[in-house]
Amino acid sequence: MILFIDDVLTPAELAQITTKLKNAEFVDGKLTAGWHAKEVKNNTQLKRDSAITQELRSVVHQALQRNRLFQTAIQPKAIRPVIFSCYEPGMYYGYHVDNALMGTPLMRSDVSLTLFLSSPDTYKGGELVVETSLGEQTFKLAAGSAIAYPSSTLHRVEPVTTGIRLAAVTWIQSFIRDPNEREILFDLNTTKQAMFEKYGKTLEFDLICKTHANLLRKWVDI
Ligand SMILES: O=C(O)CCC(=O)C(=O)O
Ligand SMILES: [Fe+2]
Repeated sequence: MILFIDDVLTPAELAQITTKLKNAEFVDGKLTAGWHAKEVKNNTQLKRDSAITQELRSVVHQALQRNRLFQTAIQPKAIRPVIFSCYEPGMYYGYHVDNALMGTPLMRSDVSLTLFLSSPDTYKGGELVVETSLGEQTFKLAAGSAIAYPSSTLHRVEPVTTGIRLAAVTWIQSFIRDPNEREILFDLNTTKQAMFEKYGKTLEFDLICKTHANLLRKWVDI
């Protein structure tokens, strides 16, 4: 499932991040790419452990933590520290698959997430292109909104031709490893909430709760 999460950041958080990024020190993006992704990665990113990086990271992490759609659809077990990336004209990230295992302690990447930080009308190019069973899908979201897509896909970032594309990217290990099972649980959870709001705590609601809880018990990866 490819999921759009609108308004992950408040306008104030977005302004805080983009203002700080203006004067921050960026380094070659190849530093954090797998050996084959390095071949096609041409961007810069915020220095990994600087004070600004820590500060801005915590803004994004808190925003993800409080986001109900992110929590219910993705069921995060672990989230990699966010990377802030910058694409200036001529920069791009060619087709690659993200590393399956990342960080110390190792975590599995189930879901990749891009949080767009630049308004789409301020740069040309820079679309995120994801290869899906329906063909290539192209995304360029509003600043402050995010897309979550399976880490198992081939994807790329189109060359930026004018302006600057700022983004925050991260990877999530889900409590539900299988994307189909994750989607079933998400749908059941959504139905459960909607039924409760519409009809209250009926017998049907209880049965949906039971099914949801029991499938979660069956599929959870802890
Ligand atoms: O910036 C993006 O939208 C995706 C970047 C990416 O694919 C990566 O960092 O692995
Ligand atoms: Fe990637």
